[in-house]
Amino acid sequence: MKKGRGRTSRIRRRKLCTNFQSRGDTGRGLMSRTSLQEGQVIISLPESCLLTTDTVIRSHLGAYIAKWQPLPSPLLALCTFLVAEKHAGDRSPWKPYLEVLPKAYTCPVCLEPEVVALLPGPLEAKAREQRTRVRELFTSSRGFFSSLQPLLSEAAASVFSYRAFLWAWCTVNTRAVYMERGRRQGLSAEPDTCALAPYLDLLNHSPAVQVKAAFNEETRCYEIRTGSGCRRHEEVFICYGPHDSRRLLLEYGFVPRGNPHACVPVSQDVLVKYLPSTDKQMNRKISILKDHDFIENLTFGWDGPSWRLLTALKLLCLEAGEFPRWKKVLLGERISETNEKMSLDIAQKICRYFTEEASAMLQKVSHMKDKEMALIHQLTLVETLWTEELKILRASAETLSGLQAAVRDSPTCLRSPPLLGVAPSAGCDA
Ligand SMILES: C[S@@+](CC[C@H](N)C(=O)[O-])C[C@H]1O[C@@H](n2cnc3c(N)ncnc32)[C@H](O)[C@@H]1O
Repeated sequence: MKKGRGRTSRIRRRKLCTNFQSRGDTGRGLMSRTSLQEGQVIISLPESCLLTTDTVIRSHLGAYIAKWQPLPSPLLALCTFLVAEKHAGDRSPWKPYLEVLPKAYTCPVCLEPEVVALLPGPLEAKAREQRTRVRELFTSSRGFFSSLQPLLSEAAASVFSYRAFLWAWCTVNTRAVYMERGRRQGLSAEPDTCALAPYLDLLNHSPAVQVKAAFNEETRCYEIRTGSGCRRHEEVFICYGPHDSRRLLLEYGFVPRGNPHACVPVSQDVLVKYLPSTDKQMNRKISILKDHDFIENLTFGWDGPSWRLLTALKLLCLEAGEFPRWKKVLLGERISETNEKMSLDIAQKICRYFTEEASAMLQKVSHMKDKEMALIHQLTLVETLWTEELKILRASAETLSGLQAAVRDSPTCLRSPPLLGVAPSAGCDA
């Protein structure tokens, strides 16, 4: 029997495939055939291979774009080009590239509404906003699509269906490289920063690697250099940015496991819910936090509650007599043992609330997975997100218990947290 053809390997392949799809991945990436040294160019793609708005303007679409009012945005031009070229089939010089692009995407904009409803609240809201934005762009572009009828062999409305447009939008949003360019004639003034880079866009993301990616004006190639090196026959990764997992799901449609930048954000509503409702200075405290940019990016991470979250809580927990010293709290000074204890207790309560929420959502997802087989991949993606968040919350609860014990056991020898301006060691609110 040939290697890789047997039942065991079929099962292994299926498992691998399910595993990838559950995280939102296609299972494809690039492997290095040689070992790569730090600083070495991984890929150098000539300008002629890039698909930019210049490609669109130079194409048969150019004349139609030039005529259309209001001017199409760079994003709309790229999406329109992708749909039109896909429709052109064999006649398109981009056919080999279009054929290897994913047929479907797992960004929240493509998820079924009942799956979106299972996302953490703030992410669900962003997913809905994203969907509305894409829908509006599609609806407001219908006239422009109709103007392209002379180029099409079928009715414009069926070529430029919402489904086709959504596919193109996700292609650009999950695969384009960042390439800042000046305004192009015939296009609106919105930033023109996306370029599709065939082959190069097969590189997957790892938060652990460092790369330099930019268009080299001398060689006129888009180049990616590795900052970390890579061993022979290993997958080559690039870093899409130090993004937390909610952002990776929203923008790229996948949830990595063990993402060091993953975190669970705490909103103002949740903060306030756990504070004494009798505090007369609460509104003033919230305004101080807002004025000093301390109301956003408060998170639980793998290392515990972020320094910003604890600082915000310490300020919110100041007793009436301590309140005039609020500036010292923002500078990282310790005000009192009671204040330390109360803020840690509230952080622990919030952490417990999130933990219960994550566990309940995981149960809900699991029940839905039993009932809705057709949604299994989408549901598994959401399940991965909640599972990762649950792990973070459990790690945070443990750190918090340690801090609470330290306050209890040796109240006076607590180390002060770092001064304001010193970056915390982890979490996405650095
Ligand atoms: C630029 S493409 C990378 C190549 C892609 N895997 C493919 O098959 O074409 C970006 C997409 O790859 C997937 N991806 C990238 N890095 C990933 C990772 N670490 N884990 C899971 N999926 C990943 C996501 O679906 C993302 O939207």
